[in-house]
Amino acid sequence: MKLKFTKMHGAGNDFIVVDAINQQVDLSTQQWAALADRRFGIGADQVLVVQKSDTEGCDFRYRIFNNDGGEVEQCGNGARAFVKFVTEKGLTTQRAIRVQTMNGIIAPRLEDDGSVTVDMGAPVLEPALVPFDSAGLAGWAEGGDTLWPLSIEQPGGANTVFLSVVSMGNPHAVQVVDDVDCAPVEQSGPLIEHHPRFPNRVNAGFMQIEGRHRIKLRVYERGAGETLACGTGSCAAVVAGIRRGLLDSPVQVSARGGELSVAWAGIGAPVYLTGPAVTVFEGEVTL
Ligand SMILES: N[C@H](CCC[C@H](N)C(=O)O)C(=O)O
Repeated sequence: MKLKFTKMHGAGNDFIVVDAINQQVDLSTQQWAALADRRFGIGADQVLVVQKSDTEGCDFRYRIFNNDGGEVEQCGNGARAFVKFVTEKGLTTQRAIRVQTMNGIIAPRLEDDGSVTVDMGAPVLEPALVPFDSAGLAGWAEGGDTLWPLSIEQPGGANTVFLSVVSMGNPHAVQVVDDVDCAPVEQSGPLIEHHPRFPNRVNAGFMQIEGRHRIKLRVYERGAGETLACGTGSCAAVVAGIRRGLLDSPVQVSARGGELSVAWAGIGAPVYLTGPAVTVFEGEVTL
């Protein structure tokens, strides 16, 4: 079986994008992981599968599979690549579209300068809905946010990190660090991702505050490891920083792979994510 794909990225977070409208696509978790494998496959952080929507008022549906093959609820950088893909492939002539995802509907819009702005929906801050098991933890409010102390067992012994827990449809645990370049992302990231208090695992964000409108961010992503940028992670970090009284909207997010911009008007309001989407090459793979 041959499968046509397009390789894309959003600020270095890279994707294999597959048109499942004009070709028959029905792969197993193992097959998605094999395509995303950096050595034995094409290589990508996530695979995005574009389908027709069966939901009233939606133009498309898209499914998101992490590098480990697991299907997930949301992908901010992927939503931008998705819009560029359906536009370049002539699958739509609209510049604003409504897209059904595993976690609800998002509304991305292609801007005149080629960037894409996505209405990512409103964040969820209730721990149980992230989901995060806060039972027995003595969290405390800082500003409008609750910080949760979590003990992380590391080779040198246990240490406690202080996390904001936010869902953008997918789960995020964000901590403030003095210097992202020195933060123990590779060591602590997987320990947070797999911590038993996150029943669906979690994306671990490390945020350095550079000013009221600017952060540097690294994210150890669930199912993918550290990526060069994380769209939903950027949204979660900005929401956490605003709730803690450390940031004011809009916020420029400097990731290792490029710049994103996040705006949020507060509880109940949607988070808007803006950034680049780049097509790298077209390909065909034999399965
Ligand atoms: N690893 C994430 C999915 C991809 C999110 C990220 N690539 C983004 O741009 O939001 C998760 O398991 O929830």
